[in-house]
Amino acid sequence: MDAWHIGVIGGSGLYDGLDLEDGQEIAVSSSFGEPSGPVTTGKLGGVRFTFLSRHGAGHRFSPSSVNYRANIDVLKRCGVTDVVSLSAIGSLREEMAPGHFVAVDQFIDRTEGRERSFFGAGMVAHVSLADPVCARLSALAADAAQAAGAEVHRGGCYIAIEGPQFSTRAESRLYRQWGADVIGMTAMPEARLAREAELPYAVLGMVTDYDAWRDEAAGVEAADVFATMKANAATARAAMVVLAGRLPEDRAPVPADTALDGALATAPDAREWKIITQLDAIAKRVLR
Ligand SMILES: CSC[C@H]1O[C@H](OP(=O)(O)O)[C@H](O)[C@@H]1O
Ligand SMILES: Nc1ncnc2[nH]cnc12
Repeated sequence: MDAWHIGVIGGSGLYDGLDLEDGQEIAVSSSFGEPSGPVTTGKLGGVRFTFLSRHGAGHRFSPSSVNYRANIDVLKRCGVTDVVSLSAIGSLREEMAPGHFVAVDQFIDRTEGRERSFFGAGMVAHVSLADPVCARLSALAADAAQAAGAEVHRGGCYIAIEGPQFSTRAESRLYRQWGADVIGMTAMPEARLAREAELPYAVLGMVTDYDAWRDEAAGVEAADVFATMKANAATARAAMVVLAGRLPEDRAPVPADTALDGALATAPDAREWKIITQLDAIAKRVLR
């Protein structure tokens, strides 16, 4: 029987983590550099959860300076089976109001210059990203958030901007025309990397503000974002408790578990040892 092990990446305002039974803080090393900090691992209702604060203790890492590769690598090394991101998002749709939750299912990536792959010269891989979110995990997270009292929107396209500044009014209107529903600065390249690591990934976004597209309104202010996030954090934590209680006993496989099947392009005798060693956790299943 396959057991669940949920990795939770906590975003802005979720630095304290989850209320884990027997929680232990562990510093895990990554072959991809320094992660945002130590993980905390423990149990919720008998299910193992491992929490990592995306921006680190005291919110030290900006969206551009988070080492997304090390963070995902560390979760993989911990034996996590599925990753839930709890993130602050701005809304590009009237109906997605501050305080609401959105179970994101698509992305547009406008980030620049971030490390977006574990693979590269010496070990090339091309995974599919058509469906970047695990439908099962996303539905479970959405159900859990609803049961915890949140108003939940199922499905939504998240545009990831580089930041750290919020968008201009013109950009915000453009993103709406592109079909984006919510906006943030961190889910990319995180979702890409989770897929390469064969970790089913879901984003439970918490709407903290309306982005700058509304003519009559003031622009986005970080203080408002933090205040709304603080109010939402308790619901997000409660949602994880509900999620733990609702996971099916046996974890049946999903497509993301085997994302690297057929994805490795580099011939075995052309692969570089240095990279293979670096990928000892991420690609262990296909490189052994
Ligand atoms: C503080 S508002 C901007 C900041 O909040 C979100 O971060 P996270 O996804 O980690 O909650 C957003 O993406 C920005 O990085
Ligand atoms: N309006 C916004 N733009 C980008 N990232 C955000 N995170 C929270 N609100 C945001």
